[in-house]
Amino acid sequence: MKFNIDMEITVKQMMQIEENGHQMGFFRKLMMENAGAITTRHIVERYPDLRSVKIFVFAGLGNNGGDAFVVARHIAAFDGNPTVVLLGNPDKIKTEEANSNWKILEKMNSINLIITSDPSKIMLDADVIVDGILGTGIYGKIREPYSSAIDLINKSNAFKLSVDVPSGLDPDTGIVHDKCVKADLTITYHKMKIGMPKGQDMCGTIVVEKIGIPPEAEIGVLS
Ligand SMILES: NC(=O)C1=CN([C@@H]2O[C@H](COP(=O)(O)OP(=O)(O)OC[C@H]3O[C@@H](n4cnc5c(N)ncnc54)[C@H](O)[C@@H]3O)[C@@H](O)[C@H]2O)[C@@H](O)CC1
Ligand SMILES: [K+]
Repeated sequence: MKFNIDMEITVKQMMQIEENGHQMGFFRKLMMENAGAITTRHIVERYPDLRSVKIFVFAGLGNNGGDAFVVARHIAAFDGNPTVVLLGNPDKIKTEEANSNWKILEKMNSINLIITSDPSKIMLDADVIVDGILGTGIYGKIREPYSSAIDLINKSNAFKLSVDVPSGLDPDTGIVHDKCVKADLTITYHKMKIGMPKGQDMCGTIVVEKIGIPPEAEIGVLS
């Protein structure tokens, strides 16, 4: 069987592949773990001593935020002390896998947690910002508090790493309908999303990372 390794895919195809992988027993939670782990490696490559780096991790209530929670935990495992900014009420975290990763953070003294619906008040003295606000689940105009968080992030001179997709970019078209995090580096998972190369000015450098999804999960979707 042949698999096309260079293919760019749509959000719909990615969701089908994710669902097929999950049904095979490679659960979403495992995908999330691998996504967060590999993303952290890119931070460690640039900043080998995380003890002296001020890292802010912005997280929305979906699975893009779930990936960001995993990044924060891995940063702590590399001796960093990240601040996680949860944009909304923890009771409103949308999925079991994201929620279980949030619950771990609540037990970690090495991580500072900020829960807010008004991020404009945050003193953002960051060296590195991890953008896990919105990923492939984006639709429509950016609503609060995500909108203010994107404005705040874009005012910062920190190195900005976007999780999967810069928050605000439509991964199918590469178009920014409203506003978007302007990233230096975007780590996207499994395969390039079809719109991202067109939105490269927002994505910065794009790196595609595999997160362990079996190629067989693509059967019926890409082959
Ligand atoms: N597809 C995959 O195989 C994997 C996906 N993962 C992550 O999951 C992400 C997708 O997660 P979700 O589907 O939960 O989606 P998101 O986390 O992108 O968005 C979640 C929620 O944001 C809200 N939202 C959407 N548009 C908005 C807007 N314009 N303003 C304000 N709020 C808005 C909606 O309520 C939506 O449910 C990916 O980008 C990736 O980071 C990873 O966990 C690894 C595996
Ligand atoms: K993002």
